[in-house]
Amino acid sequence: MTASPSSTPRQRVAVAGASGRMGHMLIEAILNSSDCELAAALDRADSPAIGSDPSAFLGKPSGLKIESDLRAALSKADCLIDFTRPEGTMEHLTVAAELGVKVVIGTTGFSDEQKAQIAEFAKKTAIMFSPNMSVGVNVTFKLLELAAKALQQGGYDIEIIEAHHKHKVDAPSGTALKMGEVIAEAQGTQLADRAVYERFGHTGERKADTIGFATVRGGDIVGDHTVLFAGTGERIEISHKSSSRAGYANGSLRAVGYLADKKTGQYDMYDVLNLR
Ligand SMILES: NC(=O)C1=CN([C@@H]2O[C@H](COP(=O)(O)OP(=O)(O)OC[C@H]3O[C@@H](n4cnc5c(N)ncnc54)[C@H](OP(=O)(O)O)[C@@H]3O)[C@@H](O)[C@H]2O)C=CC1
Ligand SMILES: O=C(O)C1=N[C@H](C(=O)O)C[C@H](O)C1
Repeated sequence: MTASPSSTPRQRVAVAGASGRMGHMLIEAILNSSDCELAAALDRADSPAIGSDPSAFLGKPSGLKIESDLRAALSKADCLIDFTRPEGTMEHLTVAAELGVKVVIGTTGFSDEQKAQIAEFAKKTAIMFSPNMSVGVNVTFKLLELAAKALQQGGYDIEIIEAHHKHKVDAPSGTALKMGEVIAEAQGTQLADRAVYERFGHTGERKADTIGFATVRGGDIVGDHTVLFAGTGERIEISHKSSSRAGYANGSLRAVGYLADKKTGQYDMYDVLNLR
């Protein structure tokens, strides 16, 4: 029996931050995918990578060159995957929205104002925005919803502990913050009213109903997240640990496929994985 052709046309994908840690993972995943093709690879104008082949690091040249001309790169693409920094993503979104190019945003560390601007851009083009593209982490969000509801009345203290590599520039991680939001929302509250991001010196006793965050940075830790529900005489820990960035890249490509027939709107991985 011959395989039926996919109903979604092959997506032409541009990658921003092409020589970054995620840029490399994404380029490898795209080159191994039959659902999309690498249309363009972007880096900053002053990057030493400009002009080099984006897949040279794999020993498999793609024939493309890493470029810095955003408009030229996006005009060759259906979708941009962006794992850079908030200021870069906002700049990329301006042009993508104007050209109607869809955007998968993996970058973390946005301000509330930037998040509001992303929602505005989603009125002009389709945007996937998630601090963690891995299937496992998104299933973990769902488990946290359940635990937060079931444990709401039991006096359980909630602490979120995350660990990442020494190069990470934002803290707490976007995933840890999202975990806090998921828990607070499941309990009918707002994270902003409950979050404790720092403790030092004579802090006094822990305040009931707060959600504490602890950040670890070191070596090459890919990404660990644990949520602790500490009760009296027992504690529950819900953990996810990434040992490779491949899960983030594979999730991003599923997101590209999900956006393929969308013109506008803001989505997250719950939409892709049918978890809402
Ligand atoms: N949603 C998810 O599933 C995941 C999200 N992330 C997030 O993705 C982002 C990138 O992570 P990672 O790949 O480890 O980071 P890297 O620092 O390895 O790569 C970032 C890339 O973006 C480029 N860049 C930096 N600033 C700008 C800018 N202003 N404009 C354009 N390009 C820029 C860098 O170029 P240069 O080297 O020249 O500065 C580099 O190529 C982070 O925010 C991280 O938290 C990471 C993993 C998973
Ligand atoms: O910077 C990283 O590496 C990661 N960043 C994301 C985050 O801030 O949550 C996702 C993942 O944990 C890896």
